[in-house]
Amino acid sequence: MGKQRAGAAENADKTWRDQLSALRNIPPFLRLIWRASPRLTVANIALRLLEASLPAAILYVGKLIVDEVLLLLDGAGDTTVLWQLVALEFGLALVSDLLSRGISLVDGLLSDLISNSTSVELMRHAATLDLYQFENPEFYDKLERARQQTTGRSLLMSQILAQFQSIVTLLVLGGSVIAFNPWLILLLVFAVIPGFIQENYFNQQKYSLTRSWTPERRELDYLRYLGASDTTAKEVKIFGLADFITDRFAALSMKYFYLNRDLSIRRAGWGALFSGIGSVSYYGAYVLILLQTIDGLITVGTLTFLAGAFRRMQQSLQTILLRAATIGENALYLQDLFDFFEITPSIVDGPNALPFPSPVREGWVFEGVSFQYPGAETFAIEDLSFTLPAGTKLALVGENGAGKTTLVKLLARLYEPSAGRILLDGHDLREYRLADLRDNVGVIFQDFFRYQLSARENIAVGRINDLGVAERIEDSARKSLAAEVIAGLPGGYDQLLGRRFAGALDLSGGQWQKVALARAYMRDAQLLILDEPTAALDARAEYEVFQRFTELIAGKSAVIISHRFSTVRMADLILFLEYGRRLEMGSHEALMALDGRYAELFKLQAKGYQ
Ligand SMILES: Nc1ncnc2c1ncn2[C@@H]1O[C@H](COP(=O)(O)OP(=O)(O)OP(=O)(O)O)[C@@H](O)[C@H]1O
Repeated sequence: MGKQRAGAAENADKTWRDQLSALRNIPPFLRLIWRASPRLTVANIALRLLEASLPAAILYVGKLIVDEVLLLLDGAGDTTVLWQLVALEFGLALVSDLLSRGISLVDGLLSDLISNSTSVELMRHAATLDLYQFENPEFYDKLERARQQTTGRSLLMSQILAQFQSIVTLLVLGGSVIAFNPWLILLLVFAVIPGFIQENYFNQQKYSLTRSWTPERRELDYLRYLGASDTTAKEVKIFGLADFITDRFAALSMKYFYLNRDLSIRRAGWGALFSGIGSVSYYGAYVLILLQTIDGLITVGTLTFLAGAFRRMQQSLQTILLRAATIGENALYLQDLFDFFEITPSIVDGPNALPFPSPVREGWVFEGVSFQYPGAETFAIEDLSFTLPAGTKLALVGENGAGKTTLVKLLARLYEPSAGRILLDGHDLREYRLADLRDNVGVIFQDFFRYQLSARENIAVGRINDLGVAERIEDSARKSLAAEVIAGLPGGYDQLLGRRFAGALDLSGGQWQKVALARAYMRDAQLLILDEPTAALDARAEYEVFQRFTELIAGKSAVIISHRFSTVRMADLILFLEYGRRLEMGSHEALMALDGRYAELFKLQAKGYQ
């Protein structure tokens, strides 16, 4: 954690230049808005253009009204004209209100669409990335920041469009004020710029703080999840962890609160000073206009128009500049989203990738394969060589951490060897089409996922395209013995499983395993791998399941991982791993005759059952 904080702090030192350069994210973001809905984007701009010209028009009609009233007082005015002007101003005010409502409506719809489409793009991209990337904490920080952007960016969209509207308003008002008194524009700039610089500085600080706290925020989320979730509630109660978790959460969240509080106080103090400067310049402008009116250079109507226009321009300019700072800041966050989209997987198809052999003729050959997890100091698999002939059932045995699961992940090309190679029918695994390979290698992991979906869907995930093929799902369930479990469910195959949603029913560990095993039968894979998905079954049930498995997939290749030697002995070949290396390999009979580690452990377990 300490190391991460230091790295984050370096990162946090973002400069003005970073913020300016982050503005280059605005055009791709605008394209994203346009792609979400061209029609709503056009409607939004059109409504905002109309709304932008209204303040100047309303102020000008106000000026005409005041001048007409003064003429009437002098006995020269026309009441009909006066009432027509009042009606016009009323009409304009009504239109302005309608336009504002229209804009919020279109903004809301557009931002929902953007948030949806960004989430979809994010999920699609995440699915293309490598497994090892998901296991890297820095990657998770990036993913977390990018994920926040999917919902947080709707604000940026409104800001950019509102900015466009405010600039048009400012130009229209500025044009009319310049016609009367160009000095007012100078005063305006003086009133607003210092405040803008100050705001920008603090936005920068806030961004740095938020960014440097990403790892801690993840920790906070994790603690919140630990403290209140269905999956952790059991252990939290049994071990009495509630205070430990909440205290840790409270300490960390308060640390952030204090840092943020200090920043907010400094920001408020400086903000007050600069808004004072703004007021001084407004009253300076007011005095200037009053003097001109007293000198008879402008009418009283023009006085009200200029004072109103000045006030309005000051507000608009202030909003524009502050918003520019927020847009710059948000564009920095946007960088996180686009950064995430730039992460590319390294396990990809090479040029002219080969189709997966159908059927596999020779089998798999490991040639001096080593694998080291990123950041790990030792090899999980080291200089491993062996052959898995096509159609063979291979059992992997070894103590916890011996490298069995890692070997399976290498076979499924979820990882690539750090050294050596894996051949399939004489070609490196890397030469085959990745999608083909994934289709032909089915793995059920020990930590298989319990989808909070229906029983049918939980089986169909083995081949999701066949979700609609009931016979195939039911046949797989029969083979894995899940059919008996499902027959006992009130909703049958449509019964929602798990604990998360209303109406769902949870299964026992062993029942879940039978459901997960059915996924293996759904797959028409040429190599099926079962990585201890039966550990929750009793020894007899596991034996039956594996016996059925080996019979039912006759002719296909399989890799089975189990700690139970009664199961392991059913395999044609047994590979005994120790510290990622091959210790012994051969058939059960051959290994027993060898009288080595396998024979020793086999006898030990057999004794336990006597
Ligand atoms: N994602 C990972 N990142 C870093 N190291 C890992 C990762 N997964 C496993 N390891 C390490 O690699 C080694 C081999 O782990 P592996 O999961 O392959 O063992 P295994 O034989 O399947 O163990 P078990 O019988 O407990 O399932 C272990 O030392 C483990 O700590």
